[in-house]
Amino acid sequence: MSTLLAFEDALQDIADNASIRVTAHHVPLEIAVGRILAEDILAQIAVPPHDNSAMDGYALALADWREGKAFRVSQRIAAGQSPVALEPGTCARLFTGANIPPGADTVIMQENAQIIGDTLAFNDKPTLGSNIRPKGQDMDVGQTVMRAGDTITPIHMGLLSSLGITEVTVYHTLRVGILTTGDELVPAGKALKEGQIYNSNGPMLSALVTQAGYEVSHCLHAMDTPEATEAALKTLLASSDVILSSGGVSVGEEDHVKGVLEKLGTVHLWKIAIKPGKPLVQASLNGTPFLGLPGNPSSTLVTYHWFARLLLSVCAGATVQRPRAYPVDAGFTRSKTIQRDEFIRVSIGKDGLAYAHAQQSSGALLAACESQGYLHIKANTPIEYGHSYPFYPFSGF
Ligand SMILES: Nc1nc2c(c(=O)[nH]1)N[C@H]1C(S)=C(S)[C@@H](COP(=O)(O)OP(=O)(O)OC[C@H]3O[C@@H](n4cnc5c(N)ncnc54)[C@H](O)[C@@H]3O)O[C@H]1N2
Ligand code: MOO
Repeated sequence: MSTLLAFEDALQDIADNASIRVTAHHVPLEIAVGRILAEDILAQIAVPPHDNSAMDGYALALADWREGKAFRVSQRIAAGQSPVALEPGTCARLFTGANIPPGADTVIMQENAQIIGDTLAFNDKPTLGSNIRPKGQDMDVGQTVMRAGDTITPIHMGLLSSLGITEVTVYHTLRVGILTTGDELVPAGKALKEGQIYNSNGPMLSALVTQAGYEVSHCLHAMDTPEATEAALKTLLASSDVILSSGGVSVGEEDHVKGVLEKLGTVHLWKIAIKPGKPLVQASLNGTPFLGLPGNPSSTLVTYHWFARLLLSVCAGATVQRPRAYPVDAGFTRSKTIQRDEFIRVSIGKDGLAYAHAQQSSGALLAACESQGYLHIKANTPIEYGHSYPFYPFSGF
């Protein structure tokens, strides 16, 4: 057990052993959603560019207002029109989004105006600046609104468009090669022979990588021989910026991944003090980062979430964001402790407490589907009913 790397050290080491593997290019904004920015974005214009009205109503100079005073409407300003200076002592009819005319400093919504013949009175004393959205309220000229490493979301598409931006510099999409290993595995669609099981990690890893915004270069499968493993890795090396694998990283003589990595490159770390997911391996193959995830499907999932996601972020040029933890009280007790950090698949009950799924085997995947996230129990820590532990919802990964 003493040879296992502590969880937090593993996170740090995996990030430290990785670097950006992609170059940048310019793309039209309309195809940039989901891409990772390679430049800071500074606002070149103020948004909004002028003081404008937040309401349909009337603009006036507050100094002109007196109770019962009748105001003549001296101009009409729709959104998009350019107003002239406000004639002193009058008001301007204007609409939401219309620019405030020079000389006006206050807008009164039309519901608060009394029409008296062809003039208007505003009986409640207005407040200076009311209903005016000042120039630069949203963004000021020179303000940094996004940073290199940020992922462009649909909200950013709106933000960047509001600045008039039509092109951005982003990183090329990271190409991730996926290798599954194991003589017993067959793809869904084929009949199972005795001793065989279906390959679930290949489709799961492909989907995780795709959902994270990366491209799966190839998803290959290798039988449990060093030759097949080496041949598959060489194919992936030719087409991938990063390689992930599942299975074959433990200690049995059918586990060939680590041996092949030692032959083709440099192994940085192997075996982490976590459950599930212990025999994780990180390597470099001629500079290409490689992460070997354990084959048990829930071990694959946990190690993808914590370590592959981190590695892929660094390699893709994205700012690394640790998943957010929420303190949640346990709805169960477990006095037995283990010498590894544990990621227990839990759901949050109506009482707000975390309940462990009855099936915590690293081979079981339905338990993860029926759970909402992980309760992180540090090594050598008992679980006590009502005590708080960090909860990481799956949606945060
Ligand atoms: N003597 C020891 N045996 C094992 C140890 C150990 O420390 N000493 N560690 C155990 C732990 S913990 C794990 S996790 C597994 C990891 O083993 P591998 O990464 O070498 O994975 P495999 O042996 O290839 O497979 C494990 C398990 O997962 C199934 N599997 C593999 N790939 C897939 C796939 N693509 N889709 C679905 N299921 C898959 C495979 O059939 C095995 O049942 O090692 C323990 N052993
Ligand atoms: O670490 Mo293994 O993933 O416990 O089954």
